[in-house]
Amino acid sequence: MDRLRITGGQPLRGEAPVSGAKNAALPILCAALLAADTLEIGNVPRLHDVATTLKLLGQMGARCERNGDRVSIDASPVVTPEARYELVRTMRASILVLGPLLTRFGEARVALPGGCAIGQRPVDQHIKGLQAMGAQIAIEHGDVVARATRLKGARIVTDMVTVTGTENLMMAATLADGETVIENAAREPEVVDLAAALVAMGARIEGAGTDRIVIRGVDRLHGGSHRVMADRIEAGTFLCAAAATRGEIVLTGAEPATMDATLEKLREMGAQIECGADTIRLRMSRRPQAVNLRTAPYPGFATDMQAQFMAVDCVAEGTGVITETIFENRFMHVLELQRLGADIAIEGNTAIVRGVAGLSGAGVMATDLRASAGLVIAGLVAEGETVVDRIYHLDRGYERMEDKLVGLGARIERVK
Ligand SMILES: CC(=O)N[C@H]1[C@@H](OP(=O)(O)OP(=O)(O)OC[C@H]2O[C@@H](n3ccc(=O)[nH]c3=O)[C@H](O)[C@@H]2O)O[C@H](CO)[C@@H](O)[C@@H]1O
Ligand SMILES: C=C(OP(=O)(O)O)C(=O)O
Repeated sequence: MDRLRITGGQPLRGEAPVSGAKNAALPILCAALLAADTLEIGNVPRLHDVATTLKLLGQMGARCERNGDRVSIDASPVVTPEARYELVRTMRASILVLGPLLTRFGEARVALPGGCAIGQRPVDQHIKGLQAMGAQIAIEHGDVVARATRLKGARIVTDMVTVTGTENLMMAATLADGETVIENAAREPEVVDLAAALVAMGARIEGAGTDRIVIRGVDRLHGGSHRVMADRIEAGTFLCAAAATRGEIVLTGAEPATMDATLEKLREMGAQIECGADTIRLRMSRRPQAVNLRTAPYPGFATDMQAQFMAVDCVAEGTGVITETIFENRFMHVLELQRLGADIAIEGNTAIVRGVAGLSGAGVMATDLRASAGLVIAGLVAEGETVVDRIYHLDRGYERMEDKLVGLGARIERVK
């Protein structure tokens, strides 16, 4: 099993490119199932989750080809509207095939993804929304089994803001009979990016980026092309690493307009930040100031940035109070950060982080994707050597993370 060996203490300096967004690429790859035609997708990051999705689509019969950062998917030969547990269990986003398969083929069988390290993550809202559109749904042998001759447009109000739930229902509605309105929709930029890809395929969608999305169903979608947006979470992770190590970096190919909450918190920490249309320069010339934060749906502070900011708070001046409101078990990194000398107390869904003057390197275990990123940041500031184990979590969502960090002057290597 691969590990990352980090020798801390080096301020990050230089320039790094931002990759395409995992959380936009995955639903867009699944959207290819909606047409008996070819979808060309650019800026697709090389991630384990992308490979898993392509494998999943391939198992159904789709022809998937990768050429550099471009992926083309021809879903005309899809014959098996089915996603099996062996792949689904490794990636929760697999549930995103449910809406497209059901609306195009009138049937789908998708394994229930089950719980994961950060929480239970049920998919009841996906199911409830599809039922409102007329689908018959049953759970059989661990699979969601769905049928509908043709889905019908409906008004759907989700109980909470759900990102993949909004995406699944939006995709299902593109081929439904009539108009679907999704109220309490997720406003995440990745939802907007998916909507743009669907519109390029002939879908009629308005309101993506607001909490009310209106989709007018069409008879069929066609092929098209779309470039995946920049990964705001990857970009935020590198900015946190630069802030923690008191460095100066420039990110290229970024979309700062999608990163207000992250950039605001970094400024509050004392970072100087300058944004261009697609660049972000961050300079941190002193010890970061601890910040309080509370995760929330977009445009609030992203739960996917919580662990990384906690790592910075660990070495900041003062005390930061971090409240996680989205997932019930997303503090798995705390015990590992404590192994590096962090001073953190947990009370329910709140972590109280008292900044310490320095961390000291140790062996730590990655438990989920962003927890791993937080541990890498902590390792980059810790004195001595930190070895992060189980980095397969990291490979799910970061493209060449260690190469990019080496390019910024970090002392980090992958150990097989
Ligand atoms: C592939 C992808 O885009 N993943 C992102 C997506 O995950 P994902 O879409 O799975 O997360 P959701 O937005 O759906 O989850 C938000 C909350 O709603 C709950 N919930 C959700 C659906 C449902 O049917 N029932 C239910 O109870 C979840 O357990 C969670 O407590 O949004 C999360 C929240 O920004 C991010 O952390 C993930 O990186
Ligand atoms: C939780 C995440 O991803 P996923 O929803 O794919 O598990 C994440 O990207 O931080």
